[in-house]
Amino acid sequence: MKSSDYIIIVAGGKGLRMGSDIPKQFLPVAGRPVLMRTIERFREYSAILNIILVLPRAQQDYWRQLCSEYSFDTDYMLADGGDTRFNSVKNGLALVPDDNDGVVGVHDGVRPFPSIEVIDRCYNEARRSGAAIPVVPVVETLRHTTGGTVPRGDYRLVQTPQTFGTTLLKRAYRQDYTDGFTDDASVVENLGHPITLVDGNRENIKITTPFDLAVADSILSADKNSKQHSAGKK
Ligand SMILES: Nc1ccn([C@@H]2O[C@H](COP(=O)(O)OP(=O)(O)OP(=O)(O)O)[C@@H](O)[C@H]2O)c(=O)n1
Ligand SMILES: C[C@](O)(CO)[C@H](O)COP(=O)(O)O
Repeated sequence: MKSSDYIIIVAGGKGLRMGSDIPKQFLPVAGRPVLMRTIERFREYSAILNIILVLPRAQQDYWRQLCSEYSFDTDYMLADGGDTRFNSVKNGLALVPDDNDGVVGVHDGVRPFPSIEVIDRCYNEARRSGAAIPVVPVVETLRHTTGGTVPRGDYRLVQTPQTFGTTLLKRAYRQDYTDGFTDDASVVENLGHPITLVDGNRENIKITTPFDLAVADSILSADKNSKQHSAGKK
């Protein structure tokens, strides 16, 4: 049995909440398309990680054009997007060999800033317990729409990459789709397998609206300023 790790980067969505003519995964963050930044973060994590990119077939020529324009030469495999996130993940998962024994992660193409430490934590925990997801605490009061607040300490905001043993994830994605499957952990948990929560990082935002794009730009310029500041101190 082969033991290789994979990351499935899903970018098959419509980006309706962004409301842009260009699909949001291709919009620039500090001058470079979001999706390239996301893929590069995983390559920075590991030179041997198998990267599977899931993109709608209709966008693949445009993506290739962008890759040549930005001299993007990271290696990856390509799968076609599906009509739901669930189906996009399923299409990516089909490229992972059935007899693989390693960990498979699933990550949103529009989350360019998972920290290297968080990625590493997710893969290590999945190797131990079979299923790990990064989460961050809720920092505001949570109110139920019908009235009353709920104890926010009981809740976490869920991020990606979500990581699993290959056999478990493949078995989970053989289930029929239901509306409750909003992430990969919900699909796996439906089999009865427990999910381990690990600390995520706050900058690991999902770029969903134009506001998030502005936040992403600020995250990168803050990062650049702090690097310049540290270099100046040496
Ligand atoms: N059929 C789909 C739907 C979503 N995704 C991916 O799942 C991630 C999270 O989805 P979301 O942010 O909701 O993206 P969209 O579905 O594109 O956005 P919207 O709901 O605003 O249309 C994104 O990287 C998106 O590309 C996917 O691969 N295939
Ligand atoms: C997978 C996810 O990013 C975890 O927070 C989220 O559930 C995706 O939700 P969306 O409605 O498809 O953006």
